[in-house]
Parts: sequence; structure tokens; C-alpha cells
Amino acid sequence: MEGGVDYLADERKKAEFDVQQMKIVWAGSHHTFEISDRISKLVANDPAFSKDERTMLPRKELFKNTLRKASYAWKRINDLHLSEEEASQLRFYVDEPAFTDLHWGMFIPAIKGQGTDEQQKKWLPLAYKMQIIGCYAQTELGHGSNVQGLETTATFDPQTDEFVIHSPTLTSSKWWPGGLGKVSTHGVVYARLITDGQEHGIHGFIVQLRRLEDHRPLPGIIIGDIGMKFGNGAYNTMDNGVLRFDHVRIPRDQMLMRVSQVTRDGKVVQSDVPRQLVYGTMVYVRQTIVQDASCALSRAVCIATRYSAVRRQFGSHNGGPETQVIDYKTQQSRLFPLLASAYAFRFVGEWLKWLYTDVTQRLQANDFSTLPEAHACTAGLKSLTTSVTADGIEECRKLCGGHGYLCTSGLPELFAVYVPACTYEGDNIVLMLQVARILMKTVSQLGSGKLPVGTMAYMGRIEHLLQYRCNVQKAEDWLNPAIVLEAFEARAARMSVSCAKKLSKFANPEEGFAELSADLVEAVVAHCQLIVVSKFIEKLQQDIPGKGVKQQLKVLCGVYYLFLLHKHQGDFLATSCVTPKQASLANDQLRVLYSQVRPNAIALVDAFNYTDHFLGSILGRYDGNVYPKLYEAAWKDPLNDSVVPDGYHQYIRPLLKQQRSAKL
Ligand SMILES: CC(C)(COP(=O)(O)OP(=O)(O)OC[C@H]1O[C@@H](n2cnc3c(N)ncnc32)[C@H](O)[C@@H]1OP(=O)(O)O)[C@@H](O)C(=O)NCCC(=O)NCCSC(=O)CCCC(=O)O
Ligand SMILES: Cc1cc2nc3c(=O)[nH]c(=O)nc-3n(C[C@H](O)[C@H](O)[C@H](O)COP(=O)(O)OP(=O)(O)OC[C@H]3O[C@@H](n4cnc5c(N)ncnc54)[C@H](O)[C@@H]3O)c2cc1C
Repeated sequence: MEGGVDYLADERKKAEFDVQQMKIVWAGSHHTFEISDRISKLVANDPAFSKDERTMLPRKELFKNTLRKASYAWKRINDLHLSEEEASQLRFYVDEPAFTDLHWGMFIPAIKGQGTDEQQKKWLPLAYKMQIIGCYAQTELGHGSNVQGLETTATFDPQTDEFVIHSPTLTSSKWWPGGLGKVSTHGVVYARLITDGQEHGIHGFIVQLRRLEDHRPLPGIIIGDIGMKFGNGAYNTMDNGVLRFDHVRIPRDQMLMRVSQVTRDGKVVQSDVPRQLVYGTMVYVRQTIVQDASCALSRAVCIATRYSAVRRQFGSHNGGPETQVIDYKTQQSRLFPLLASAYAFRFVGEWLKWLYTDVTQRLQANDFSTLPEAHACTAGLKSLTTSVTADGIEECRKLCGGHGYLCTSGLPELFAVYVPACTYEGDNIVLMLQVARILMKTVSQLGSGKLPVGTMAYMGRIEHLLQYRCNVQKAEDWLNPAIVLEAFEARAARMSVSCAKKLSKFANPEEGFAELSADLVEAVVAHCQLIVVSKFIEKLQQDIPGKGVKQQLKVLCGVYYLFLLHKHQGDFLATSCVTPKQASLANDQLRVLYSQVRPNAIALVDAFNYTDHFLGSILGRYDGNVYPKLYEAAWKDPLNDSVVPDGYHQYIRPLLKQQRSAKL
């Protein structure tokens, strides 16, 4: 803090709850708070992890800098003997997309999830020690969403007991995998399995790509980076790559064989494990993406909230201070729902992590019954939370007015790094349509006596939900969680049933599905919002210690669901789940809640416990000392290195001269 002055001190004094306890709720436990607090400070205080000039570096320098940071991070992890949890927190707080994300986040999980015990024993120790570096090479130039459409082939050669990996067309070139372009020595490569002239679908193969001695590509392999991406700095620290194979041979035991095995004589044997487990790594990563959404959104919200308390515009009386922009109701109605969404996503992410852990334990015991639920929840929530977060970051930029557009606000880079989350790991619409299929299947089975389970269980009360009438009579009735849950359940159920009815009129269900896909996506959004609302309400049923903490969370939960109700009034009214009068009462209550958030707003973002290093934003500085720091930063721009710019003699001077002579 400059001179120890805290320009937000008065705001902090307004807090009506125990911020330290809220930090623990946000982190998930005392244990995770302690680790994230300690590691974030360790990173923030180490000049080697500084990110000051990232948005100004040319690509080559930027990338080399990322390599330096990743290798230094690895050294620190080893020197300090950090646990796996601490190490992953360290990588998180370094806050720079890098090949290590894919190595730890996809390559290792793919081997763990799809490799046999023997394969895990062979490859994982090498990967854990980073003696090999891996990527996840699935997407191709021609196909990303349609995994069944991938063209790379893996043909078994019984003569040599090898697979021949080949890229038969230009569109079969692997295209996008992170870490592939310049770093990875190995990849889990997804390819069409062919034995004895027969195709057996898409499988994963461990393929060495570069020599360990000098990092050159192995014979038959063409490899490179796919080029600059959106934004300055941002995701350009990552070497998303292109890869082509010309009949590259790998031993048979490098096919990941937990789902299917290829025997020595080329027979394909299916194990008891469902085929969908080939898609298992994506389920894992989608679950982590939901958790990351709350981080990215909370970060943007933290910046916009602090700056909104610092920024003053209009409304001075008798020479007094102008109004803090956070006091404008319009600012609150844009900002506070995002603040509430950040908390909501945190809790749904926590729950999804639990669900995923539970599914993984069941899979290990050969119980595959909850896999469809895991797929539906991860796909749906990944889509919902990333879309809201990407839009939310952009909204936070606008909430910061002109200064939000400066790179030093941190928001442009945050947006550029975050927005591909709507596309990678499954395009959001494509994933919503996956959930739509599962929803429609659930509705179609309702008559058969098969009771839906998990997050679809509410559909089991379909008769009741179709007859439901909301009995809200006054604004405060909207604070009753039971009333709210029923309204959200009825809305989601009715939208799904309406789609199912329309679908049943089509002779060809696939044609119907395609025709109605936009309506189906809306039904899926309603279903996913219900999940988030219900998990927030469940969280409030837990014992939450700390003065005023639970009360604040209740207010935020109310803001979250009433904002959704207001925004999607059309759905609620069209399905007759609420009357226009009740919708209006919901909005009245929402305004009351905004006033309750206001005095706590700064403390609620302080509870994220982000360091200034992690936020990377002058507007979001903890001490609120925005103007001097913005002024100071401007002078550091390379354009200000000289008073007269390069190019003056060549371009500006002749121009001015010409105008002068024209006047004369
Ligand atoms: C869209 C689909 C799901 C369609 O696949 P399909 O085989 O045509 O599927 P279908 O016939 O509709 O379904 C067959 C069946 O498979 C189920 N299923 C589908 N996906 C999963 C899953 N993940 N787990 C468990 N089950 C799954 C479906 O529900 C179907 O089940 P059913 O037969 O109806 O019981 C799939 O191809 C897909 O997931 N596409 C998205 C591709 C993707 O996510 N790529 C990620 C690449 S890696 C990446 O982007 C890295 C990000 C970078 C970073 O994190 O930094
Ligand atoms: C930054 C980044 C990092 C990535 N990292 C990796 C990686 O490490 N490894 C890897 O293998 N891949 C990676 N990818 C690739 C990524 O997974 C794919 O781009 C993603 O799955 C989307 O597929 P696509 O590009 O084929 O989109 P497309 O499917 O071509 O989407 C184009 C448009 O078509 C629409 N569309 C497509 N199908 C349908 C349908 N059935 N119904 C309705 N609409 C449809 C989509 O909604 C979208 O609007 C990365 C991508 C990015 C941007």
C-alpha cells in the first residue's frame, strides 16, 4: 500500500460480517485457505513471477518468458518439496497459460483414466517427474466437436506388433492442442483404430513426438505452432500446435487399453468398461473448468467492485464529493448479480468436484451407473458457467468505463484468456445439446415407471410440477427457498415437456431434434440454472460459522435467483410458473437485496483473498490507489520512451510541412 493509505478503508468498515470466516467459506476449508493464502503470497512476493510487461512482449519473447516461469515454478515446487495440492496452487497463482496446464491437466488424467494399471505404472512416474512432457492431441483441422469424425488413423500391423499412426488428409492434421506446438515430447493422440481392415472407433494412443536428446521431431512427424491468438499476451503464452503423421510406428502397448484392448493377433476385445470412458478426460476437465469459472468471474468482479467504490461521477452537493459510481442503482443491478454468480459458481463447482470424485470411485469399483449424470452435469454446467463468466468479464470492463479498456485494468487480458473456455473442452452449444438429449430421454421415460435420479430427480414429480401454482403474495415471499426452488423446477420441467411434446410430432426424431435445437438449448439453460440455484440453497443449509457470514450468503443467493427470475421473466411467464404481479414483486425484492449488498460489497470481494499480483489490475488494487498508479503506468509504455516518436521525420514532419506550405 502506498504510504500505508487505504483509500477503501471506509468501505471496509461498513462490512456487516466476519471477512476472515468468509475467506474460509470461499476457499472451501481452513486447509485450502491456508494453502492458497500461503502460496499466492509466495508467488506474489517473488519478482521472477512478475507479469508487468506481459501484454507488451512480442510473441517469441512472451513464449520464452513463459518457459522461464514454468521451469522456475518447477524448481520452486521441488526445492520447497510442495505437495501435489500446493504445486497446483502455485501453477494457478503464476497465472499464465502454459504447456504445463495440459501436461498436468489432460495428459496425466488421460493416462490415469484410460490406461491399464501396467500402462499407468510405466508412464505416470515419467510424467510426474516431467521427464516427459505431454499434451492432449484430439482436435483436428477438420473436426473438433465431432470426435467420431476424426480422421487420423491407427492401423495395427500384426507383422511387427505395432500401430501405424497416419494423417491421411490435410484436415486430419491435429490442430489446437496446447503444449504441442513447441514443447511436448509426447501426446495422447486420438485416432481411428483399424485392425484387419476394420474400423473400431476413436481411441487414445501415447505417441512420442520429439527426441528426448535434442527436442527434434521424430521421423515422420511434422509439428509447429498454429499462430497468434486473440488479445495481447493472453493465451499467446501457449503453444497451441499443429501435428501431422506420416506412417509413424508405435508399439502395440501404447494404445490406452482400459476400455478396449488389441491382442497380439489384432483382435479387439471390449472390457466391461463403457465405451464412453474414452471421453472421460473431457468429463474431468469440464468439472475443473466449472471451478475455474468462479475464479475468473470473481477476479473481474473484484476489480469492478473496488473501482466502482473509488470512481466518482456527478452528484456533488455544495462542493462535497461526487457520487461513488457503485451507488448508482444501474451499476448495482449490473455488478451485484455477477458478484452473486461468482459465489454461486463457487458452490456448484465444489459440489461438482464431489460428484466427480464419487463417480471416479464408483468407476474404479466397476459401477458405471452415474456416468451419464456426470456427463450431463459437467457438460451443462461447463457451458452455463463459462458463458456467464465470459460475458461477465466483458460487463465488468464496461462497468469500469474508459479505464476498463486499458490493459493495466487487467480486464482485456482476463477476457482474452478466458473467452476460449466457451469453445474448448466442448463448444457450449454442442454440449448443451448433449444435455438436451439426456433431458429428452428422461422425459420420454417418465411414463415407464423409471424414476429419474440425481439432478434430474425433480422430473419424477412431473405431474405436480405441471399443475404447480406459485403462491407468492408479497415481495418477501421470494426469500423463501422452498418457493423459489419449486418455481425454478416447474419452469425447467415445463420447458422440457413442451420440447418433448413438439418433438413427438416429428416422424423422424433426429429431424425434430435439429429443428427444435434452439428451444432445447433454452430448456437446458433452465435446467442448469436450477442446479446452480439448488446447490446454493443446499449450501445455506450447512452449518456456516462466523458473524453475519450466512446472512450475507443468503442475500447473495437471493440476488442470484431473483436476478435470473427477472432476466428470464419471459420463460417464467410463458410457462405460467409466475404471474406478472409475482414477477414484479420479485424485482421489488431484488432491489431491496441490492441495498443490502451495497455496504458489504468491498468486503465480499476481499473475501476472495486475491493478491494484487494475481489480480494484475490497477483499478482493482487492494488499497484503491488508482489514479497515481494509472498515471505512473502510462509513462512506462514503450511509446513514451522518447518524447518525439520514431517515425516523426518520416511521416509526421512531411505532413505538417505540406499543410504549412498549402496555407502559405
Ligand atoms: C459432442 C460429443 C459428446 C458427441 O460425441 P458422439 O460420440 O457423437 O456422441 P453421441 O452419439 O451424441 O453420444 C454417445 C453416447 O455417449 C455419451 N457421452 C458423450 N460424451 C460423453 C462423455 N464425455 N462422458 C460420458 N458419456 C458421454 C452420450 O450421452 C451418449 O450416451 P447414450 O448412448 O445416449 O447413452 C463429443 O464428441 C464431444 O465431447 N465433443 C466435444 C469435443 C471436446 O470437448 N474436445 C475437447 C478437446 S481438448 C481441449 O479443448 C483442451 C482445452 C484446453 C484447456 O483446458 O486449456
Ligand atoms: C484456446 C484453445 C485451446 C484448445 N486446446 C485443445 C487441446 O489442448 N487439445 C485438443 O484436442 N483440442 C483443443 N482445442 C480445440 C477445442 O476443443 C475445439 O475447438 C472445440 O471442441 C470446438 O470444436 P470446433 O473447433 O470443431 O468447433 P465447431 O464444432 O466447428 O464449431 C463451430 C460452430 O458450429 C456450431 N456447431 C457445431 N456442431 C453443431 C451441432 N451439432 N449443432 C449445432 N451447432 C453446432 C458450434 O456451436 C459453433 O458455433 C482448443 C481450442 C482452443 C480455442
